[in-house]
Amino acid sequence: MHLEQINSPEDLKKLPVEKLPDVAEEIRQFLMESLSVTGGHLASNLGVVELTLVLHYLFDSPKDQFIWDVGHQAYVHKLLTGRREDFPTLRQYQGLCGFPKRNESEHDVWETGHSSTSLSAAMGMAVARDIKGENNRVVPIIGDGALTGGMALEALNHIGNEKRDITVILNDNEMSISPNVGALHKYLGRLRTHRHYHKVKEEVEYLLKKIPSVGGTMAAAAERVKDSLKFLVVSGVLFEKLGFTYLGPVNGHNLDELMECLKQADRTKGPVLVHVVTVKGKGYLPAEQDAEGYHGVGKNYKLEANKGVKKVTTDEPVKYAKVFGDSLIRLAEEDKRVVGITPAMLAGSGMNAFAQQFPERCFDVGIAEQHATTFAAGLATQGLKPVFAIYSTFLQRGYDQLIHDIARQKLNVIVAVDRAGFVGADGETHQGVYDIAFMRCVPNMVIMMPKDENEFQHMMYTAYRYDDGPIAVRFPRGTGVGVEMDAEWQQIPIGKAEVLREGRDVALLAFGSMVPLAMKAADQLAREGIRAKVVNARFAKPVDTELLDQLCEEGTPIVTIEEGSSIGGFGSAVLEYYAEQEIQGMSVKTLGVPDYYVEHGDVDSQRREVGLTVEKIASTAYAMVPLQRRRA
Ligand SMILES: Cc1ncc(C[n+]2csc(CCOP(=O)(O)OP(=O)(O)O)c2C)c(N)n1
Ligand SMILES: CC(=O)[C@@H](O)[C@H](O)COP(=O)(O)O
Ligand SMILES: [Mg+2]
Repeated sequence: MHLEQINSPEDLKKLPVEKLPDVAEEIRQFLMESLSVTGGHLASNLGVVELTLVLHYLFDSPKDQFIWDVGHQAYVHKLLTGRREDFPTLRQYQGLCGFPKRNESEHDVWETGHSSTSLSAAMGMAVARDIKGENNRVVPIIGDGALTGGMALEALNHIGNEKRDITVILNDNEMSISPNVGALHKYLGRLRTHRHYHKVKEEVEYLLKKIPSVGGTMAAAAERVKDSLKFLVVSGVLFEKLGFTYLGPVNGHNLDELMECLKQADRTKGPVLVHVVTVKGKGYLPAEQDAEGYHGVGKNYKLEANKGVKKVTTDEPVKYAKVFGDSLIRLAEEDKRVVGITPAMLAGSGMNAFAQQFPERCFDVGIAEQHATTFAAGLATQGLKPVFAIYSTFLQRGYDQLIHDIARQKLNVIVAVDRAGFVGADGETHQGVYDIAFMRCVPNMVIMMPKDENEFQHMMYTAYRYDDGPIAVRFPRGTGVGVEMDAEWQQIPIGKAEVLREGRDVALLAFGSMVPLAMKAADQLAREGIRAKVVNARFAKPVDTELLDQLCEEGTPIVTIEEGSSIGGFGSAVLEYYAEQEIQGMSVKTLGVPDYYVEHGDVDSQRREVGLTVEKIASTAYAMVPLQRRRA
């Protein structure tokens, strides 16, 4: 077992190169066994085993800087840089991060999680290197999916123009999470399928040069033919016109070819783009055949002896993403104006069935959130009803477009904000905890969140019926609470909260996913003689001012609870309202996510860490009840 002896790239380099295939096999087996317990991004990592081995074998991390785009495919890098023994804690609370993490290792020179940042960061590092007069390599590794991100294209434009030494590795496996999309993807496909062109080219040159005397001239002529052919059809002309030397396509699972190509890249001055062709899920047939399904595997996968992981389904409550997808289908069946948009999260957003049923009204635009946001705006100007499905964390990428294009023009776009709140194992780069704050300050926005999966479908319908500008319905990752789903849709009055339980001693105003916790806290308070009113807030904008006025008249202290940033969130809206009304003495406590990044782990641990627990809600409320109201 070589892998057990490898605790650093130096250990790897001590191995004879002919041992690398064995190490690759050991790594694959390790990944499948370890991830069948912890879960994680299996297919992407199986696809970069040879690539990562060759990078660490040839180059000198951390002096040479590897920048992993998205970073979900950096497990092999972590295995080779001293973290093998931490893998049982992968993506768990206070365990190994599922993405590069600078405080984990000096080999993690750049933190990722969101796509398409590697090239910009690489350019920053290369310019800094040159200004400091250093000579290390800068090597961003970007996937074909990530390359569709606008930032990546902005960086290519800058890098190609500046001509600094950067070796861009394009890991092209034809997949994003779903099959990759777009014109760039098709272009790469042409390059991939003409791989034999490069073989023919080398053979022709070799043969011509063997012909005595005339051969040299003919080889030069052939060179010109080769260049025109290459230029015309199959070379990386797009990248070359942007100022890169294009090398490849090279088989990303052939260690010798990879070695040769990367050595050639290393000898080449200026920006180089190495087009590496890989198979997502390589080495485990089910993942090769269903790379989308095995992009991310959960803890509930069981390792089948020698066959890797197998899906095990459980009878959990319905997933919010499923309710979203079903609601989208139902709306589309009723109204031809309804179209669905996703920036590369078709499966995650529960839209596969919708895409099957309405292929002409379903748009996966690739990892292109800025474009997706304004694309939705364009559709709305023409009277269509765009349903824009986007994870809370990825909406951060389309923020200017949300303000400038959708809200400012008061366009009827339904913004379905998925993964709102803590997301668990993906951790700090993916927490959906800022959207309440960053949307609330945008004029014309309406923001709502359901207390459960049944109210979610009613909010989808409410959003569809709303036609006075953009409306956001946010919903959590994972499953609902297991309530019955109504057969008929109901329209919810905009800005109207729902009183779930009466009480005059204290009011718990819970937003969305926090309602079940508030109900349990009220039970706990009742056992202590405190009668707590529980309110399903439903709206963070506009807030239910009638209810706030009533609570003020009653003199009932308020605890607001939200799984989002306390700064600028729903609780802030309540405080702002009372401040604007110049109401003195109103007692309000806000419970939410504090002003720091909550790392990876399970959602319960993350909630516990920040005090979003039944106990904390109850104790906070208890302390606010005036002594005379506390019963013995
Ligand atoms: C800004 C942003 N949008 C969406 C995602 C979700 N996401 C994670 S990995 C991925 C696909 C990446 O495809 P590629 O770069 O080709 O990597 P591969 O998994 O194929 O190795 C997507 C869409 C993200 N991490 N960041
Ligand atoms: C790496 C990445 O950004 C995606 O794979 C993300 O982890 C998907 O999140 P969900 O598992 O919540 O769909
Ligand atoms: Mg890919």
